Amino acid sequence: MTLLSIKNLTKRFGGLLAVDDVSFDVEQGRIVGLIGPNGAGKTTVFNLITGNYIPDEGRIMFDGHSLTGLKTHKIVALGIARTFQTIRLFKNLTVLENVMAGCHCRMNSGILSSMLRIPFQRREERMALARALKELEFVGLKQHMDINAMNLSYGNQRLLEIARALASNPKIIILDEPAGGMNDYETTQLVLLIEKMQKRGLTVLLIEHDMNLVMRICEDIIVLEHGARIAQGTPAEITQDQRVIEAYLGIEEEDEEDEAFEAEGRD
Ligand SMILES: Nc1ncnc2c1ncn2[C@@H]1O[C@H](COP(=O)(O)OP(=O)(O)OP(=O)(O)O)[C@@H](O)[C@H]1O
Repeated sequence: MTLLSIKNLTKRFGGLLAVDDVSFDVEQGRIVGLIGPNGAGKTTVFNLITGNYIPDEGRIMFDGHSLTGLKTHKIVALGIARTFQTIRLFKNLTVLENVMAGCHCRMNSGILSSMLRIPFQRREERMALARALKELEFVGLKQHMDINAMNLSYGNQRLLEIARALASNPKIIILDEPAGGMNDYETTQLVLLIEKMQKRGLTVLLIEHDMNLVMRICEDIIVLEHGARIAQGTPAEITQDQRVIEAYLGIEEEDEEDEAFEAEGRD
């Protein structure tokens, strides 16, 4: 079943065509990668899905709903959660409080009931706490729940962002460079976590420059270049695709070679 369907999506910033007539479907329960060179339009696609940007053309359907014109909080309530390329945590809150903030979009209590602390609101708060603890346990951070979020290691801060996204009880989680800045051990833990999310029935859409991670866990990969979709397929198909090799994978190999030369002091 198709969970997320993107049709002819286009976004311009002034004269720049950041997303150019992009279409793709994400099937329910799959792990899908969106890859491409820097500036290819990947994050812009994410921002269009999550309502941070409004498309110039095209439409996005999610679980039977059109997302066109919906505000971000409505999109979250439909079951779309995301993390950001740059970590965005509440600096002065504890680990637990950060995750509880993610539960908030699912709560129905208004300001008045919050102030009066009526039983309904207290029940919602208890449920939010239970949910936050469950997600902290899921990502492996429960033992750190009382410390300030900024005192977590960088890798754990990324996991905390995932826990907060999961706390909104999404159907799909959208991860923007989740392995960015992680060491090898943290990346391996992240791979296991993403697999665990899939086992629990979640659909995962991710942007990632770490090709080992992408090829290891993504079942379907969409490749963007200059805003346009240039390929879609399994990891095996994508690694054989001549256009992808030229546009992206090949360049990366060259970059690595350059780096190796530089490291050895050659030119
Ligand atoms: N708010 C904005 N205003 C103007 N230009 C933007 C804006 N957001 C993105 N762009 C431009 O749109 C293009 C696509 O950017 P985007 O961040 O989507 O690329 P990306 O594929 O995610 O890149 P990276 O891998 O480096 O994160 C880039 O040229 C970028 O400079």
